[in-house]
Amino acid sequence: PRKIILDCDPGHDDAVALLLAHGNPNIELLAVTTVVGNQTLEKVTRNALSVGTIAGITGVPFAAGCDRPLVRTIETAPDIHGESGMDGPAQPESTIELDPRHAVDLIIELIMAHEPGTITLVPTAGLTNIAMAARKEPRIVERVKEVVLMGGGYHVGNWSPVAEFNIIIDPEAAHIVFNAGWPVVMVGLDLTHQALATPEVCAAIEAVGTKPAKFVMELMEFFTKTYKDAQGFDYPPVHDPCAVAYVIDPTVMTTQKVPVDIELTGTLTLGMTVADFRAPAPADCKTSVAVTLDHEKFWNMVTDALVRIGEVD
Ligand SMILES: Nc1ccc([C@@H]2N[C@H](CO)[C@@H](O)[C@H]2O)cc1
Ligand SMILES: [Ca+2]
Repeated sequence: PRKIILDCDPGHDDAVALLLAHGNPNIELLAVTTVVGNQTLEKVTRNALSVGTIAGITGVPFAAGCDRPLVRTIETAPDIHGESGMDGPAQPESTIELDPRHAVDLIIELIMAHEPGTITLVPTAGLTNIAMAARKEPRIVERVKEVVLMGGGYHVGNWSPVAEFNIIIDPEAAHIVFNAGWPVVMVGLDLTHQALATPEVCAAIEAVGTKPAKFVMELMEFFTKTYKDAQGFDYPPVHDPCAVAYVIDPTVMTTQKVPVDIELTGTLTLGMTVADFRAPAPADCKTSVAVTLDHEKFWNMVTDALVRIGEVD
């Protein structure tokens, strides 16, 4: 199985990413770390522990990380995720104790303790924790197998006309991560806007018939409403599990090697993930972007993970 660290800000779609990572046998979830993003660090951490409890996750450390971006002020997304960051379903009290270590230290510790090239970082939030880890312990860069992140967009933005939320809330952190030298697979909005929770998808999830599946249903009901009101989507794109799906089976999407860098000074373009398609990518290009999703295969992975999780009591 692929060993991953999921760095997230639950978040309705982060919750689905966590359930997919936990339920799929190809993934060994080494740790779940949280970072400020969709909501404050305190709220997204509480949400992560709730999802872990609902999923019946045991023996996996959950650690909280940075509570603000490296340079800029906090910007959350209550219009989409609500005041709690995971509005919709009732939230159980968590039975998982938060690990006392800072997420940045846990990320470094795990990478330095495992064989080089065996751990994949899967950030589905702002990149503050990942950037801090690379700065505190630069040796993790050559030891990480790859960074498969949900973020950015080569032709699509959501928080601005050309920038995606996870990147623009901490563009300096994103610049560090995209330029560190490790392989980066950018699963951006171009891809994740294909991962729509349509009524057929929701029916397949409901058909699983378990409490965790009901939880996902309730998340999707709320997500559908806010995505309609806030962004005019008929069905909500479930962004974050796309990054996990790529680690599970890279054939679930097509990717293209292309240089990508982050705009840090643009008036209209701050936080843009600028992809240079003008010429064939240089041989040493470390970045690639996700292009086309096999949504049948993707959604089957999600329902399969829920079936494998089964009932949790
Ligand atoms: N409008 C909006 C804002 C933030 C997000 C979160 N950021 C990423 C998509 O931009 C995902 O990780 C998701 O959790 C989704 C929609
Ligand atoms: Ca997220």
